[in-house]
Amino acid sequence: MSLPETPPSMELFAPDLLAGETALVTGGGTGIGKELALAYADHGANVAIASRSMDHLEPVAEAIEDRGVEACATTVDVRDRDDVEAMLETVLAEVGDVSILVNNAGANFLCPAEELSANGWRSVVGTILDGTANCTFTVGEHLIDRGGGAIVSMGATNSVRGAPYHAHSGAGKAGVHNLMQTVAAEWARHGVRANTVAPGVIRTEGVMDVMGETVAEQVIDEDLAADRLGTPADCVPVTLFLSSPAAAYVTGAYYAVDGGQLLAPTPM
Ligand SMILES: CCCCCCCCC/C=C/C(=O)SCCNC(=O)CCNC(=O)[C@H](O)C(C)(C)COP(=O)(O)OP(=O)(O)OC[C@H]1O[C@@H](n2cnc3c(N)ncnc32)[C@H](O)[C@@H]1OP(=O)(O)O
Ligand SMILES: NC(=O)C1=CN([C@@H]2O[C@H](COP(=O)(O)OP(=O)(O)OC[C@H]3O[C@@H](n4cnc5c(N)ncnc54)[C@H](OP(=O)(O)O)[C@@H]3O)[C@@H](O)[C@H]2O)C=CC1
Repeated sequence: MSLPETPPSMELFAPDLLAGETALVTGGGTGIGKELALAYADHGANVAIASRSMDHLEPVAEAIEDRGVEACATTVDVRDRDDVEAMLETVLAEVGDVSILVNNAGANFLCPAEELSANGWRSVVGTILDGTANCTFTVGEHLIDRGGGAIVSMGATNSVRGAPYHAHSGAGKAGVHNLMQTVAAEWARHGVRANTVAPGVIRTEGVMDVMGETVAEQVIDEDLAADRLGTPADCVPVTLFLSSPAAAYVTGAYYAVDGGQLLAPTPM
């Protein structure tokens, strides 16, 4: 038997949990980021989404507005600090005061460590770690100026116990967790909290392109107590919680959403 599905967040949290907040979700047009962006809107927050391609951002922005809140979709390459600063200017001009940052933009491919080119390493570590740092420092300064806010970064379980065939992703995600702990320590005095959510293996188009169905089946059989892959919906409740006043005393924490992937395999 598999672990059950996560219920829709509207069955778990008050509809006005985040009323009056504005969330900025990088990579908010696809996969986990899209699910999070729609959930923030469901719970009353205005939502800005940003990534390189407007093609998938626009329909999500329309779906956000359909929920009765304000939306902003803007392009950004998180690897470029100037671009990130321009993104924040656009978001502040279009939907106002950002109070929640979700560092969700990510990249990965499977490749043996000894075959990884310098540019391959840079493109993934640049997106995951430089991108998270660029957004955290840029938006963080705004959060400090406004007197508080919440940052949630998507880590990954691959940062905890080594990452065969994704050395770049594992190292980058380990850096993300450490960065969240550092800014959590520095910025608590400004009312800013920073936490990491570490998905295990979540069925999104992005990860299935990386992994394929055959490897997915192997992962379920050998690696997952839950006996199923995760879904983007599984990542929603803990992220909403960390963004909300319910987590007022939670900072620098690391929450795996992994169906038990990090547990030792059962011997029988
Ligand atoms: C086991 C259990 C699993 C389990 C798996 C579980 C995973 C959990 C952890 C995390 C999961 C995720 O993040 S899932 C999210 C996945 N989503 C995405 O990746 C979406 C975004 N992806 C991208 O934008 C692209 O795929 C990516 C390559 C990363 C960046 O694109 P860019 O346009 O910036 O870069 P490109 O010019 O295409 O490529 C840059 C360099 O990378 C190299 N490169 C690109 N793909 C390559 C590949 N498959 N193998 C080798 N090298 C590759 C190119 O050759 C270039 O190097 P040179 O030739 O030397 O110039
Ligand atoms: N799915 C999984 O199993 C796991 C996912 N994660 C993490 O969760 C997050 C979401 O993953 P998932 O939904 O599967 O991934 P997706 O591939 O669906 O999404 C990645 C998103 O990041 C955006 N993005 C990629 N590169 C950049 C860039 N340079 N600048 C701005 N935006 C960028 C993409 O948009 P665009 O192409 O428009 O730029 C896309 O919307 C990522 O951080 C990922 O590492 C962690 C562990 C497991």
